[in-house]
Amino acid sequence: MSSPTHRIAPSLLSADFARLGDEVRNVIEAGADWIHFDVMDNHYVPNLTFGPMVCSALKPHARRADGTAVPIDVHLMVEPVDALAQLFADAGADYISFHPEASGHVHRSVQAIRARGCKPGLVFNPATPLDVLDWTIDEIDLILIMSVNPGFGGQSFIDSALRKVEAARRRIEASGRDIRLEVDGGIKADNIARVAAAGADTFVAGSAIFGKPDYRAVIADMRRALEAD
Ligand SMILES: O=C(CO)[C@@H](O)[C@H](O)COP(=O)(O)O
Ligand SMILES: [Fe+2]
Repeated sequence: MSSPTHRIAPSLLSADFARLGDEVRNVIEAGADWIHFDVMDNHYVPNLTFGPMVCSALKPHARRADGTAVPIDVHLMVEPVDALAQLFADAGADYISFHPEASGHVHRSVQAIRARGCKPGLVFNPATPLDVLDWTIDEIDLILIMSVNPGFGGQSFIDSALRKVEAARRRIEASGRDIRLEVDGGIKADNIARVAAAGADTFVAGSAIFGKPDYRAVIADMRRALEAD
């Protein structure tokens, strides 16, 4: 049964970069819950996207028709982490997640994000173990499991991510904390239910949504698949 806590977070990586403000508004009108903002530095990953100035320019567009704000979910694929995390906090990010191997001081980076008023998250690549959660789970609001190797949209879902989602869900239950469990990479209407069944509650989708002309239809298909779960 679909939970009202499910969130669909379209990734702007696959949006039309020439019309980003329109794309944010259109995908919110089509039913997006969050906006996923992939920051790539051509160092931690071999690709380059957008910085904090683009985030602050888009912030006023991240609103529903009734005026409520839609959370901006910043996924930092950058090394080092801290300076850019602070700039994104100032640019209006709501969630800021980073890859623990890209920070020399993971706990300090997490605390610095919270001190700026944002919700901190940790991101795990397909071959990165969850061990750092032993020492950080009480400090974070989001765990992001990568189901592709980071750097590009449009890749195929890596099935072993499902086992990692299950393991992350067990850790969240054991912590007793309210932590969102997000999955990113290769999610489509035809596999989203499996990801939810493994324990995820938040679903990033880039090419599946922005690659189709009718964003509303894709998001509706995803919600139907979650309801059938
Ligand atoms: O972080 C990343 C890629 O590094 C993602 O957020 C992708 O943008 C997801 O794109 P699709 O796999 O859904 O096309
Ligand atoms: Fe992402």
